[in-house]
Amino acid sequence: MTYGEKVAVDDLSLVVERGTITSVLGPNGAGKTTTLETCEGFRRPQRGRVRVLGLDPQGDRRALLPRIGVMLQSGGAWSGVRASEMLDHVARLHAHPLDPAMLSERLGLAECGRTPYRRLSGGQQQRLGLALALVGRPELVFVDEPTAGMDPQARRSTWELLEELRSDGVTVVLTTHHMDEAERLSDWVHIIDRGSLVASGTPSELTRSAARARLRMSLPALDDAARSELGAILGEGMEVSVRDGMVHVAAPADGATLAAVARWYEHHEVLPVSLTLGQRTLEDVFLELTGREMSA
Ligand SMILES: Nc1ncnc2c1ncn2[C@@H]1O[C@H](COP(=O)(O)OP(=O)(O)OP(=O)(O)O)[C@@H](O)[C@H]1O
Repeated sequence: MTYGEKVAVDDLSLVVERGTITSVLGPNGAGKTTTLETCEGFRRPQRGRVRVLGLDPQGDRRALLPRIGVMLQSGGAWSGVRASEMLDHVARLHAHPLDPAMLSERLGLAECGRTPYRRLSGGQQQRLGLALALVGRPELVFVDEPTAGMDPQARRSTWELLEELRSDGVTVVLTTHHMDEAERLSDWVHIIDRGSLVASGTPSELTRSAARARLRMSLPALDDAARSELGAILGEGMEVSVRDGMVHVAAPADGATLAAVARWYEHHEVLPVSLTLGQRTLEDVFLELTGREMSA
């Protein structure tokens, strides 16, 4: 897929199993939205082949549309329409819709049903977007950053809803910038970067695939000499960042590394504020593969 000269998605091959929650992850500009929009039939690929529920999203659009739900990253409703009117309207477009009142209740939209779309908070607009995607009882739902802007409680109830959909046999394809969300929800994860697939697997396969565990520590300060000695111990995989007035260090490590780090503490008379050694998170895997942190 290209936009003029810009190649957005190139040589990307991925399959989503029915009845799963599958996450498509990637840094900003990786090509996630372009990929989803191509599957949804909004964009025509210049090359390659896309099949969704066995159908061509462009050629078989009329047959496909009633069977899929799409939650857009933003928008999807007229600015002056009330939330409940919009949901009722979309429900009427479908042959066997869910009960809009039940869905509103479930997604915490009941109390803002009479509020015009433009006055809804970001989180309420997200929840309405999700309701609009689900009201037609889709077999497959595409959700682009479903919980962006939601408070923790709304996030949790959205996760529960997506898990229930999966239990009912619905296939969910989502993009997210929240690694905890991907790790908690996904049966399968595809990581893409610069328009190509860089890794695929279950969250536990991806996080366990490295032979070494991950060491993380936070220190009040790190002078140049101590830092270069630490770099020699931890090697090229060492990542250093400064947040909230603390120096955070992370690196692949094993028992020998841990022992060397303990000697380094002793030698430099530093005591870490925290030190952990554990399995990598999906965030670590993501960083290693793309060289970039997930940013919202
Ligand atoms: N309409 C467009 N015209 C030109 N370039 C575009 C257009 N839409 C996307 N792009 C470019 O294509 C690339 C992929 O964009 P895309 O939106 O698919 O990425 P993404 O992974 O969804 O990013 P994000 O996480 O920021 O939403 C980016 O470099 C982007 O700048």
